[in-house]
Amino acid sequence: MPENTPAPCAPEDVRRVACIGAGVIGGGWVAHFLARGYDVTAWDPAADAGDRLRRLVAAAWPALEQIGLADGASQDRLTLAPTLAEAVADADFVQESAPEQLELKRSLLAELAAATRPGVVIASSTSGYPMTDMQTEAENAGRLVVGHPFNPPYLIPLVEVVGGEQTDPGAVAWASRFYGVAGKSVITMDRELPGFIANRLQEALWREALHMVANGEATVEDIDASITEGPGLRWAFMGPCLTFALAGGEGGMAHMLDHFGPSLKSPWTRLEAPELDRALRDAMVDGCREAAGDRTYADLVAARDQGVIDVLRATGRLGSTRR
Ligand SMILES: NC(=O)C1=CN([C@@H]2O[C@H](COP(=O)(O)OP(=O)(O)OC[C@H]3O[C@@H](n4cnc5c(N)ncnc54)[C@H](O)[C@@H]3O)[C@@H](O)[C@H]2O)C=CC1
Ligand SMILES: C[N+](C)(C)CC(=O)CC(=O)[O-]
Repeated sequence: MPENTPAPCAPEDVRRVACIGAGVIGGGWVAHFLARGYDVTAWDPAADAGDRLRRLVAAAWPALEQIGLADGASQDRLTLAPTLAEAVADADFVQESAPEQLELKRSLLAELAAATRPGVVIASSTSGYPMTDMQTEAENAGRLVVGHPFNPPYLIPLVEVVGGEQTDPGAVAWASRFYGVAGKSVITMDRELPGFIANRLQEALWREALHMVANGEATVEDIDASITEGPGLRWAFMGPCLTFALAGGEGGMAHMLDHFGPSLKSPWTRLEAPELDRALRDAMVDGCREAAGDRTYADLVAARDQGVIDVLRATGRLGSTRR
């Protein structure tokens, strides 16, 4: 949104959302926006995208009914557009969720900025590219922001919002407000960080998990249990900083750092990224296959969705509906 071009509508007045790219995340966004009572237009170039998308939305719908649909919410309010231009023509907001390839994002965002009504904010779901690197080919790049979701976007509340060097701060503010209206928990960042905030944290954990599997120090199952039976239980409602402040007893974070700081410094600094070679890839794939056992992808999605709903309910955070 260039400084002098007002967005076509206020975040509260958005009626139609366009979702570009309808895979795991784009499809999850479609389910979220439909459940929140929006009209949604989706576009994806894959031949089987329509069937895949309708399957994904149908599989998500029982979970969405459980947490409460907005008035008028319906899977019938999804339209599959034959072209990108038709998908965005009437959109009040655009969420791009195409594959994580920088050149593809650059040209797609340029195409979207050209096809979308002036001032409409366009958000990318990228899980790591800075918007500065993605907006290089677009005219009207001021309305391009990152809106980074978490899988599945229809249940995990967080979205991280940040602009690039050419982004108008008004577009960042508009997107943050819109996501809030649409039922998301928003963290608005005032500068670009590789991996934003949550992925930067997840990447550190993931790096160590890959090291342990590569070195045969822990199995995939051990790693997953170490989180689900341990710190993961606390992290669902109290973040890593406050939980560690409690590790310092009544002395809080000050005692925790004075006590454990020196012994923690070595693990903070000793490890580098492991080589993701064929053997490590296969060990991760085989370990996950074993951990899944007889459960299909659909079984695991249903179990994950129910688990997230149970945690949200238990911690009093089941979202309220939009209208
Ligand atoms: N999978 C995840 O857990 C998360 C992914 N993301 C981000 O979301 C984006 C999408 O990732 P996924 O949904 O996982 O990928 P995916 O592979 O499941 O889906 C990508 C979809 O984009 C479509 N596509 C291919 N070329 C396209 C184009 N030129 N324009 C529009 N669509 C196109 C594909 O047909 C496919 O349906 C990426 O930027 C990724 O980093 C963000 C958060 C979590
Ligand atoms: C795997 N991933 C890096 C694409 C994951 C994310 O970006 C967020 C998430 O859902 O954890």
